[in-house]
Amino acid sequence: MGNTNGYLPLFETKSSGRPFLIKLYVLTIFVAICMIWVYRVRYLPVEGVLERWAWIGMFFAELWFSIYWFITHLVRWNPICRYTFKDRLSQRFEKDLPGVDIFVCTADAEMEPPIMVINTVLSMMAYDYPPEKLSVFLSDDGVSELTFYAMLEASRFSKYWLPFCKQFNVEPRSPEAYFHNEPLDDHVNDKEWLFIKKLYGDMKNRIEVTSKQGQVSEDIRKEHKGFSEWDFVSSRHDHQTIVQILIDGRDPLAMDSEAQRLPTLVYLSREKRPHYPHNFKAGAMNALIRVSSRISNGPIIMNVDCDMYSNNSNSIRDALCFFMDEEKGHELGYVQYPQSMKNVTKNDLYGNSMKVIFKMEFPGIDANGGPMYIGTGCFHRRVNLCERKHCNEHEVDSKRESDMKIEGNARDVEEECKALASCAYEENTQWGKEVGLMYGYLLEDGMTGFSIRCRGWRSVYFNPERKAFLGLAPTTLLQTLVQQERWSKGELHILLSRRGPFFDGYKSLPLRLLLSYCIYFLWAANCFPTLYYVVVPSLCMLRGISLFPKVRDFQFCYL
Ligand SMILES: O=c1ccn([C@@H]2O[C@H](COP(=O)(O)OP(=O)(O)O[C@H]3O[C@H](CO)[C@@H](O)[C@H](O)[C@H]3O)[C@@H](O)[C@H]2O)c(=O)[nH]1
Ligand SMILES: [Mn+2]
Repeated sequence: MGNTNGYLPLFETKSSGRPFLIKLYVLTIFVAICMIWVYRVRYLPVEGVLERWAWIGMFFAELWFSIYWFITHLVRWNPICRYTFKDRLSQRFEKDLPGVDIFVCTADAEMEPPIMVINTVLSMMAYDYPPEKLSVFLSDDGVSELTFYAMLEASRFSKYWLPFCKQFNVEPRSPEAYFHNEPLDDHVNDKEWLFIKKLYGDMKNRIEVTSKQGQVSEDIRKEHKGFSEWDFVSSRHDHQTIVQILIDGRDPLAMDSEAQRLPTLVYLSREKRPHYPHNFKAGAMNALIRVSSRISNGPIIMNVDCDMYSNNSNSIRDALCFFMDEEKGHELGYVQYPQSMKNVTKNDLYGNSMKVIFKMEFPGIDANGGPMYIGTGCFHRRVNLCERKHCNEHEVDSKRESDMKIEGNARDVEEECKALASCAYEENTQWGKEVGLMYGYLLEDGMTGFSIRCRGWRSVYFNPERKAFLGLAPTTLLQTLVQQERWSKGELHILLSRRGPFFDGYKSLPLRLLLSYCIYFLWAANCFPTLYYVVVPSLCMLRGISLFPKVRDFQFCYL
């Protein structure tokens, strides 16, 4: 699909349009909706105050549902699909690939077991990407020495796991998921496979035993001086910054078992003090942005929740096909992947797989202008998080955005990073307002993404055939309700906030895109007409008031 200059794009976009019959079906529903409106207006009861008001209420509820239905179909009408050309990326830019910094967030060693966290970390370290350009940072808001110990184990295991993945083209690159999927019978004679499986099994066992004990034994503590930091930790809400560079990618001695370089691996637990707000995940992300700028300063940042491992080792290269495309890449702020879940049951009782959102709505929103940032599985340009301004005169060019040369030995760098992740660092600065992820919102990611879009950056949704990430959905009704409540309140908060669509948004974003986002912004508000529709007709029925048409009432259609 080259243009007249013979230029071959790094990605292409195709309409995955809806079949004609479905469009026809949608149109028939539209006609039915119009008929309901006509019915409500025509048959407005003339007698009985109660009857009249109940009827008017029904009219408004139906009006609301119709508008919501309209917006939903505005989004679903013409979805698009993206395809990348990674071979072209390699041909043109293999030597100029940008540094990529990956952030993994964890907050609680009990709810998010260290073995799960390091599986995510290992899957990120094993991306098909030059290791000297890859850095993985774990932010631990739970300041758990168990998680630190697991990271230490992971840093050692990675020396065997990474070459193994590359040699045998392993997928997925989370060892737990890989060994779970691979039947032992297929590998009984494969010495190397059995060796790595045993290595992983032993490590898992050590980590789980230590986690069960609830603390790290004295023998293990002697293995790394980093454990001494925990002597000064009063509680998870009151402690100094802990930064440990577990693998220094610049160090020529940091090699895997095949004498190849390793990616940088860093453990961070930012400072927390009771009288400073910690701003949850947004605070953790901002500390990561600053610390990583001192350690590796990759122009591309990717972040995931700790329960979401990489299921596709090509995701970085896929994302770069968008960022580095010469024609369209410069205006792109972030590439969002879907949040696919690994643990949904067959019947998916609570609708946690979010199939409709990621299969139907996001491809449609992408067609209407680009998806929102959903907080995980997203690649950002560092500049859009640090300055968040996009101006055409200074177009960003990833391949020339040279990585800052990081000087100093690892211990000195760690000391400097401590100040960057301290509570006081953000005082009297624009962090959380104009810079980094925004504070004060239940959905810090949604608000930050919206604000990035308002500043002129574009976004892309990419859903490759092999899922890029697999995460864990809530498993109980209560957990699901808590999550849904937070999301719906958070979306409403964005809608009404001073940085939301009514104030900043309508000036900077096209109406079609704003309406598309409204599917989620109005999610919570849907509860009022729904409650009305559920409660009032039933109460009216008890009083013999009928609010729905009888079959013969549809005669009006023929009049
Ligand atoms: O103080 C905190 C609280 C949470 N987290 C991490 O943030 C992530 C998401 O938190 P979680 O409690 O798991 O929320 P979910 O509802 O599962 O998260 C979804 O919704 C969030 C927005 O509310 C997004 O940020 C997430 O990416 C998205 O997966 C997890 O990795 C946590 O470890 C922190 O690092 N620090
Ligand atoms: Mn979660």
